[in-house]
Amino acid sequence: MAVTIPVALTMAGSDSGGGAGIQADLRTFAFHAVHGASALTCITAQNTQGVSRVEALSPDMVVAQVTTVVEDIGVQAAKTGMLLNQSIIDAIADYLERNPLPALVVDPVMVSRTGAQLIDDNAIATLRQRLIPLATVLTPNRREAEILAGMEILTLTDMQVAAQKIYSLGPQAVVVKGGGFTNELRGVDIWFDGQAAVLKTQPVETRDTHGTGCTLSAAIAANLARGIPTYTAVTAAKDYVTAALQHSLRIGQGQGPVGHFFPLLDSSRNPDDSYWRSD
Ligand SMILES: Nc1ncnc2c1ncn2[C@@H]1O[C@H](COP(=O)(O)OP(=O)(O)OP(=O)(O)O)[C@@H](O)[C@H]1O
Ligand SMILES: Cc1ncc(COP(=O)(O)O)c(N)n1
Repeated sequence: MAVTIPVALTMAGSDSGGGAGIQADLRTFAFHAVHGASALTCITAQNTQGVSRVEALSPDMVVAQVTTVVEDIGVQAAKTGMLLNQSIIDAIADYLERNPLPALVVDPVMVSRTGAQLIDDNAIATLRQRLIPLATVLTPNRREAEILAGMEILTLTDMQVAAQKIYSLGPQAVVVKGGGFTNELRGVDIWFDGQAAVLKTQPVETRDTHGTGCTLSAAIAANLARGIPTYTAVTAAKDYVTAALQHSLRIGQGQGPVGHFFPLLDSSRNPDDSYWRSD
């Protein structure tokens, strides 16, 4: 029997190593029982150690993917990830201004955890001016928040001040993420939508954190597509990232990805059990 489920769209880049980008987003949507559609912005040659090459798709092709999905399937929520250059951001902003979507999570991907710059310098201004004001939720990491707020972030108070400054750029809510800290702020995020809240989890001791940011924003989009109110969509998404981090995958020589499908990793499950049998 066919079922009707919510649909979420990711506009993001491909990570050939499978840990971040579109690959992380689609696995996250699937975990949340949300159908995932995708508009690819660029292809990265990437592994757990870094990005060796990037090629962009044309802005027209990016928008063609979005238009084709929205016209037929429809989407309840979307997210943006790695957008790479100014002309792709302009094209997406043009589309979204003419065709607003019910909910939009903007992950302002600029710098990866491994330190690679993932976006052209002149694209940052366009992201700030055109896309960020359209966001239901904006999810900068520590370095991205420093760029957007124009300040150094060293303390919890700095995170709160930065969140407030970034909120003034026009998103409905901001989550400044603390995964980039190596001290007690690791895993502490700040929510700001006019009111501030500290979102805390137990820090997970692992070097395998590739794709945490993509996973958080995709999980927020999936929860919004399911009709969950924004603050709860964020806190539930954070719980999912924490569980996925607790089951992160030790693959590759660098930072392995989080374990998106962690219930399937449970050692009590095997091909003979109910997950795999239809009887
Ligand atoms: N070691 C950790 N323990 C607990 N939570 C973590 C840890 N690392 C990251 N997080 C959480 O994961 C989410 C993503 O944050 P992070 O700062 O890692 O984003 P990011 O830098 O954009 O990620 P990415 O590595 O994909 O670029 C946040 O909720 C953050 O608090
Ligand atoms: C295609 C793509 N999109 C996003 C990221 C950021 O994720 P991370 O900071 O975990 O490398 C990435 N590395 N690659």
